[in-house]
Amino acid sequence: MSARDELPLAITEKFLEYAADLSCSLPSSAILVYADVFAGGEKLDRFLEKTNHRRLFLVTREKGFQAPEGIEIIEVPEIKLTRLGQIKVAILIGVARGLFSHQDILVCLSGVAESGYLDTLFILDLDKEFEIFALSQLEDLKEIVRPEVFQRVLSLAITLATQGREGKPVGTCFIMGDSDEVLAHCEQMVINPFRGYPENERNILDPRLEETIKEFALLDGAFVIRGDGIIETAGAFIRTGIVSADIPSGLGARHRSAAAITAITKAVAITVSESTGTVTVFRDGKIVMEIEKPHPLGPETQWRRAFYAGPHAPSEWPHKTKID
Ligand SMILES: Nc1ncnc2c1ncn2[C@@H]1O[C@H](COP(=O)(O)OP(=O)(O)OP(=O)(O)O)[C@@H](O)[C@H]1O
Repeated sequence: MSARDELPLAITEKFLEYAADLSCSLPSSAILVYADVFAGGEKLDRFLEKTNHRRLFLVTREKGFQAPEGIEIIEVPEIKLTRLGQIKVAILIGVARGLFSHQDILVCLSGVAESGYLDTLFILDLDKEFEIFALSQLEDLKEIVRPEVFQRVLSLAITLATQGREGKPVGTCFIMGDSDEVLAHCEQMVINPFRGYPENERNILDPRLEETIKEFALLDGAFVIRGDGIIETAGAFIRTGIVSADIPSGLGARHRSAAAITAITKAVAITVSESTGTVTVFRDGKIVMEIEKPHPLGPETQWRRAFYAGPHAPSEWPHKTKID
């Protein structure tokens, strides 16, 4: 192997050493490493030996990923997201599972899946990043919604946002937890498609329901889901007219109603915007986090493509250097 081939590995080692040093000098810190960068895992083991940190978490899209002993895994949906998107989802799931709190400072290492090396380091002070990460709103969520239910719904929402349905964008809303209170503020827009089914046939954790949920996401209205994953209804209209909450301005009816229902109940809501593909998490009437849909080519690249289109278009497009 040439010195040039070795360079990314040397950089990765330095990144991990630096992350470990840095996090030791920070109060309440944890390290997040996007593990899918290391295909096969053997290089990962080699690096982890050098990073003996007590709060190191591996983020992966791989189901059943075998973690080295004593290391916690955060499984994110099997969807291509930007580096920041990947980290945001991992943080949301981590907070819902009670692994992090808003007081944590996270040292996050990321890169391109299976590239074999890390290329990005983010330092996120969750308390200061309050506008994006209003995470304290989620800290008691475990008591209302099972973490695996939250994780499952987030994954479905991101899948719907990025893939749509039969080539068309889909918008929907999932409201989880405190479902009796939520239902008291809802009326059906269509007949409840889950009515009459026994509970063991309508739990969102059941992978066989995935296609059904994606299909019912086309209905107007929202899904109402119990904290243990039982789907109470789909196609529910939230009567926001009766709510006098401090709702963020500039939101459409779907997003306003999601914010409103979380302001008057203990529920958490996840919306998928049909118009933008953004996934938004609401709690206590506030936006906790927004995850933007990744674009195959960033807007800047699309502009350049349009600009360069024609006989003199370069064969190597500039997006090769774009960091997403
Ligand atoms: N109060 C409500 N309860 C449940 N669903 C609602 C409610 N109001 C609107 N919706 C749903 O949201 C859909 C989109 O409405 P609207 O475009 O005003 O919302 P939006 O927040 O801009 O959402 P999007 O970004 O998906 O367009 C409606 O067709 C309806 O299915």
